[in-house]
Amino acid sequence: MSATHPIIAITGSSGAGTSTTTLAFAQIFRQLGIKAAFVEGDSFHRYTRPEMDVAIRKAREQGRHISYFGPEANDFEQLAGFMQEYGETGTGKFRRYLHTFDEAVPYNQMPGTFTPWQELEDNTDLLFYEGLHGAVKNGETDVSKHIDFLIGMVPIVNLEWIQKLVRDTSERGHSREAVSDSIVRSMDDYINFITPQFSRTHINFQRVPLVDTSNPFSAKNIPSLDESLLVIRFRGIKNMDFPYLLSMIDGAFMSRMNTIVVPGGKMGFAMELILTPLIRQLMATGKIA
Ligand SMILES: Nc1ncnc2c1ncn2[C@@H]1O[C@H](COP(=O)(O)OP(=O)(O)OP(=O)(O)O)[C@@H](O)[C@H]1O
Ligand SMILES: O=C(CO)[C@H](O)[C@H](O)COP(=O)(O)O
Repeated sequence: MSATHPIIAITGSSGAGTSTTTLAFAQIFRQLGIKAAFVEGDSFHRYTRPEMDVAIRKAREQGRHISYFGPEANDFEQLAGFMQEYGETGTGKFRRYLHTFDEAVPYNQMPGTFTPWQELEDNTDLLFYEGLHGAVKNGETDVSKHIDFLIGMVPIVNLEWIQKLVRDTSERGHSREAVSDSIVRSMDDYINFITPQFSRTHINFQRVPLVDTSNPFSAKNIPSLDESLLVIRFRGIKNMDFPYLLSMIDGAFMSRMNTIVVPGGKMGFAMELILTPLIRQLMATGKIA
């Protein structure tokens, strides 16, 4: 935790929408005049795509599974060390995992490889992490304790799978079978390392579709925002002004004492209304609670 160099993390499974939501944060940072360092969780994968293919095959031969959700394929210690360093000094090294040709070509590299490690820009006001493991814990390693504001992006699982399937087949060049296989292979790590994080977050945003997603593996497109509701759950944040939110967001209602539901189409507006004062408070006091 750091008042001088605060860290915000948005955490979600693969396909949850953390990259998409980063745009909303970038907009808030611009409005508040905050210079943020942006880091993607995929930087901390251990393997390139070809190396991961080999690791998956080897694990399978040994009757085991390895997935992008677990510690075998991600360096949690390095991620925790990176967070600690930024919190203490505002510095740190990052790299990018290039998923697509569009991302890779400017670096003259292949998809599924990493850019070289590089230093974060100097004099940033905060660090923004988006990825799989912003609130992960494994034994002695605890990434969550270094984060000042933790947010979960968690569509219900059928929607998450549809988002992953559509994105991975249309943008990342994977077959439907390969994506289904990776979902099956990731299930143990999903339960052990991904879902527990959402009990450590300050806010979870859970998109719930209002259209039939019973067979996510046959879906051709992603239910739209207007075809969904957004369930927003708060933990440990004092003085959240729910009456204000209800008066500002048309169609919003409370489903529990700490939970507000808003129409999906209001997602961006709701995020801006909720997050802007909290980020302002984080910058002023180093805390949001
Ligand atoms: N609120 C939303 N409404 C409609 N589509 C969405 C929404 N959020 C995400 N998507 C779509 O879902 C897919 C996955 O989103 P995104 O790439 O942001 O996920 P991610 O969490 O960054 O995944 P990964 O960690 O695997 O990169 C994308 O095609 C994106 O356009
Ligand atoms: O998004 C992911 C995890 O967050 C991907 O599953 C992981 O980064 C591997 O990517 P690719 O399938 O493009 O090699």
